[in-house]
Amino acid sequence: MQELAALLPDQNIVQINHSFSDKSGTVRGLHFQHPPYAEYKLVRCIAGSVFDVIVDLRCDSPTFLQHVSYELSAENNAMLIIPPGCAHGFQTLTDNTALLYLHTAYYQPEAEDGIRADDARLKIRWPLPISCMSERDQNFMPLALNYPGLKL
Ligand SMILES: Cc1cn([C@H]2C[C@H](O)[C@@H](COP(=O)(O)OP(=O)(O)O[C@H]3O[C@@H](C)C(=O)[C@@H](O)[C@H]3O)O2)c(=O)[nH]c1=O
Repeated sequence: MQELAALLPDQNIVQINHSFSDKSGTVRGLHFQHPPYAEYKLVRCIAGSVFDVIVDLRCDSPTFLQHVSYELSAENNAMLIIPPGCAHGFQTLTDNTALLYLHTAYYQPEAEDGIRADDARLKIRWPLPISCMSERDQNFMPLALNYPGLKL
């Protein structure tokens, strides 16, 4: 627990979420909360496996609009820490996949937002054809050319 505290200075876990997807190829995201509700998220896959993506939306970051991806699985026990100001999404690589999230801010529907997982500017190479995406995720707008990013 002290190791975790060192990685999350002055933060408390206030919410735990559980997500389940029955179909392989499902994409969820890319989600984030606007300041002042920007949060750390700790993500772990507890059943099946996912291709997990973090996109940097921090306007003053040298990696603005770049992304990283990792495979998380129930076998590799990896856990990702997603920093405030970054969007998060994943694609399930197996049927019946479950993720566990620890959050440092409460869910705030009015602060919740997202960008399209297939936005051409992000150049994310999802490993599988997208088999399922929520209506909300399909309705996110592509990034504007002058997208300013998030100021934390
Ligand atoms: C995240 C969340 C959603 N909800 C509600 C809102 C909505 O009606 C329903 C489903 O929510 P969503 O459509 O956001 O579910 P989902 O698409 O699974 O959202 C998740 O996607 C991944 C990529 C993340 O990073 C998570 O933090 C979360 O945003 O649950 C809550 O009541 N509390 C919560 O904490």
